Amino acid sequence: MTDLPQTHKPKTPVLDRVRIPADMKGMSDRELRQLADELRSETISAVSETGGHLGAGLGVVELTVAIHAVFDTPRDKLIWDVGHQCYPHKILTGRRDRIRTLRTEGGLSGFTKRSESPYDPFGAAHSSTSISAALGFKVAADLGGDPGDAIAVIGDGSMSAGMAFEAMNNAGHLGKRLFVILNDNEMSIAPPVGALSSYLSRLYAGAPFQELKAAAKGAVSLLPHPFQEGARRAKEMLKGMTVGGTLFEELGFSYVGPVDGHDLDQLLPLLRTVKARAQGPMLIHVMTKKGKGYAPAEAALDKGHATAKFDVLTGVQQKAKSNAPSYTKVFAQSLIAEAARDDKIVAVTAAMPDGTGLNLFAERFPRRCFDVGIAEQHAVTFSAGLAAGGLKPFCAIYSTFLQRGYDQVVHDVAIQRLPVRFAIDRAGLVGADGATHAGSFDVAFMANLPGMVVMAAADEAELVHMVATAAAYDEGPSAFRYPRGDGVGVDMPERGEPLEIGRGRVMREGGRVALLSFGTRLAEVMRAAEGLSARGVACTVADARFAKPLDQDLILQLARHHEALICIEEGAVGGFGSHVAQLLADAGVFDRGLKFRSMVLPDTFIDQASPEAMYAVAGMNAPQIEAKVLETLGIAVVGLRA
Ligand SMILES: Cc1ncc(C[n+]2csc(CCOP(=O)(O)OP(=O)(O)O)c2C)c(N)n1
Ligand SMILES: CC(=O)[C@@H](O)[C@H](O)COP(=O)(O)O
Ligand SMILES: [Mg+2]
Repeated sequence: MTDLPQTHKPKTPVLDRVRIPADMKGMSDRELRQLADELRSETISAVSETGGHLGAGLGVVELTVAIHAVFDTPRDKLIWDVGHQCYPHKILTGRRDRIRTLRTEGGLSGFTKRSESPYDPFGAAHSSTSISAALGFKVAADLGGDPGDAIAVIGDGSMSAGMAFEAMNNAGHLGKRLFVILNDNEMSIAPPVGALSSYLSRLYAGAPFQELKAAAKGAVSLLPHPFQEGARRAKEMLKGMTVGGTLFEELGFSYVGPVDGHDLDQLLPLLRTVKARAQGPMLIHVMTKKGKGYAPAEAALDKGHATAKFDVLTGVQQKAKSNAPSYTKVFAQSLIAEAARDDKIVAVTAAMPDGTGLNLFAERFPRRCFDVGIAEQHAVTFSAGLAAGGLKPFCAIYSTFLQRGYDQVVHDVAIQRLPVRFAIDRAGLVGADGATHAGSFDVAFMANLPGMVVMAAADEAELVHMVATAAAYDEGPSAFRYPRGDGVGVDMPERGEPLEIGRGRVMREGGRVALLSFGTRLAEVMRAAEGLSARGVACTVADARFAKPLDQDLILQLARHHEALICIEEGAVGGFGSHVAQLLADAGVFDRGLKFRSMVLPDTFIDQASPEAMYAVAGMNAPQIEAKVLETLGIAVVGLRA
């Protein structure tokens, strides 16, 4: 443990007795209530040191205690959807001693991860996968695989995604015993949107758990035998819950709820009862508060969804100061500027208005901005429809989440040559969220599509021009990518100027080696070029700007007039460098002896660390680029460290 001021170190006598959930088994309900309080304090204390996802975890403290107290994890498979709420779970499942390493290099992941613990039976970080995975476990158990119950805990935001309904559809049909706990905090990262969200609110409003009334048939079959201390209470509660006629019941689930997810006097007997009696799939509707129990989180607009390190007493976060604007903000402001001139421009986000900067766009153009909820596939096809209908949609999605909408990109956008503009944020390595959130693959999966224009901004000024380029380009689909975090501090243009499609630019000229950068590694490439020229190796540096269409003239010129050509990009193999290699091979340039290397992300999933450290692992910082050039030329590499 680190040296926190005494005030930040909660006293945790009951929690201190729990190393793994088995240690909770003999505890009374009163002790479990105290355990929950201590777990909440410990979570706040840990996240104040590490930063990370706070609000969702605070909202499920009681639920975490109740599930582990009642079920037999890890034999029973507890699957947290997204996994951003799993810190209290990690504390109770043998990882308390490392909880203050969350999201740091070599530390605990910020999400559930199979390699980390048997209590994480299924890894996550992208939403809405839990019901499918839980159903898979259950079917495997029934067919002689790993035994145990399967419990999916899924938030109201994640429940709106197609995958969740695909899983419910299948689970309702199979009829297997399966627990889906709907953790309804009436929040996504932003306030939730859509008809499902309204439906859940109506369910809640229709049967407030404070007024337990109206016995219902479906619940009666679940009622317990005389069942120790909680049985009477469970019976009362189940009698009063809304059952019959809910959407979930129509899909083949028994429905119980809504129940107060912060009241262990309700949760414990309810879970004990359903564990003893449930037969088929069951949806347990639990109402919680995001950020529960920590005033600064409860008061935050995102209910404390994610935080930097903070002072526990004041809630004040330690945010790094920067002189440059974030890429996200530059994108949003540029799009607003374009949209002010062109009323056909509209914007689409899949539940990430703040993360993509489209909250700013929505403030300015509320009728032209669409938050479709966690529904990337729909976001893409909806954008395709908008384009087919004559609008100019900018579909802003993080690189990693666009993966979920790939068939829609191919089938609905690219094949129909519809001018959807993909604004691909969080391109490249993102840091603390780790491998699940790395934007590694978009260049490879976008640039292989016929007719797709693919750009990468080298700095924030370039991003302004790429937004203008996408706005002006109406012949087919286009995409531009940019990273998480702040720009490099270059002078900003007054307004964006559309770039010539498929034209790169030369940044400096030198005779022996050509460095061809695609994206924001350009700054490192320029530094490497400085270092190389100090060693007497003169370099040309070019910024490709486009992975598709390639600037063939520029690339062939570079290849013909240099001894070596090195490509660098923040993406996996199969992207920009592969396209350049194909061009050079087709043009017969290799036959004439060009030394060619393509620096891409390594063929591994890189765990969380700072982005700089991750790029060092990837071998893409300036000294490593220098080393690559020297090796390529056959010059001994001395005195270079990542
Ligand atoms: C496929 C996908 N899209 C977007 C996200 C980003 N994201 C992470 S958590 C979250 C909100 C989830 O809301 P909910 O399931 O209600 O959980 P809560 O945070 O409210 O507990 C979003 C949009 C994601 N992880 N995965
Ligand atoms: C859990 C999740 O998917 C998001 O909360 C994500 O961590 C946000 O990432 P940014 O901080 O880059 O917006
Ligand atoms: Mg929610």
